[in-house]
Amino acid sequence: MTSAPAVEVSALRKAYGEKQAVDGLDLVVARGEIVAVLGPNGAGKTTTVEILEGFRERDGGDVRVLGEDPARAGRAWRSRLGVVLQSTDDLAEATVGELVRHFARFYPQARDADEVIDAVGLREKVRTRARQLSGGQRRRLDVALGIVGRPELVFLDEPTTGFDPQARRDFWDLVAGLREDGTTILLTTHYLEEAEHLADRVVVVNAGRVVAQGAPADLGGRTARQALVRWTTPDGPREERTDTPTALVRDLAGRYGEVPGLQVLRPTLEDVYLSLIGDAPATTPAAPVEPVEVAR
Ligand SMILES: Nc1ncnc2c1ncn2[C@@H]1O[C@H](COP(=O)(O)OP(=O)(O)OP(=O)(O)O)[C@@H](O)[C@H]1O
Repeated sequence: MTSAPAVEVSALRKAYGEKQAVDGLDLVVARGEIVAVLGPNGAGKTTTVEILEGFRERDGGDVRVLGEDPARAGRAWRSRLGVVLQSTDDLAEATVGELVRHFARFYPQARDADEVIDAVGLREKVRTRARQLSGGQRRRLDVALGIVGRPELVFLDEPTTGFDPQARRDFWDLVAGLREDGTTILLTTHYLEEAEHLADRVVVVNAGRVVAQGAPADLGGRTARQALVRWTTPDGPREERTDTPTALVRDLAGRYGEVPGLQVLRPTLEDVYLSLIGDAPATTPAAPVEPVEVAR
């Protein structure tokens, strides 16, 4: 096992006709890391992932995935990857059990097919044909097929689209299990909560390039940004932006005892994300992080 990154991308470019879908994208994913790629529709996420998977040719830039150039890598390389595409409709006549067992046979160190079926919550559907599954169940089957080969690196393109909330939680548990096994995961998602829950690092892509990246809590300097402290006085609501909310709260508590209407607010990941992709101002914290206990 090498300590070289699982994925190294520099200055990646890809155009479809006039449309520059990927426009100088740089990305490194360390071994064992879980990275979530966020970005609006059309940002270039799927194109990038497909290039990394070796399914799409690039126009320019350097790409290394598990040490090889996907444009030239062969079968042995592919067997070390787990790929979950946005949707697959082939093999719809086969049952869940048949498909997972069939895919497992391609890999030298495949996971146990039944364990994988259990892990994605499809035990009761093992004899159901793929075409008879609901959208969310179909997606779970895609995930099962992506991980059954015990890949070193898994690409998950919008893995939980169409999942109900419980299925999404179950999927998160599944990813936690993959993390325990040391699997490197690169996923794209439109669910900020998912990125926040799963990812060691979030990479925000807009117009074909990376516009920000960092741990979910630090993205865009979120932790460094000022908190907004709000409280109510007999003269009406008050608010103050501060780098030291604890000191301000202590001061307020000294003055008022129990501080009426006290809130300490910081920008959420969603606020930061929207500001990065240009849909909202970055400076308005929107939601309380945690209730603040005031010392008496
Ligand atoms: N096969 C194609 N032919 C022509 N244009 C394409 C093709 N695939 C993608 N595009 C265009 O390239 C841009 C990037 O698309 P891509 O699918 O990579 O974005 P994305 O970030 O994955 O979007 P989404 O969140 O909607 O999945 C878009 O403008 C899209 O319309």
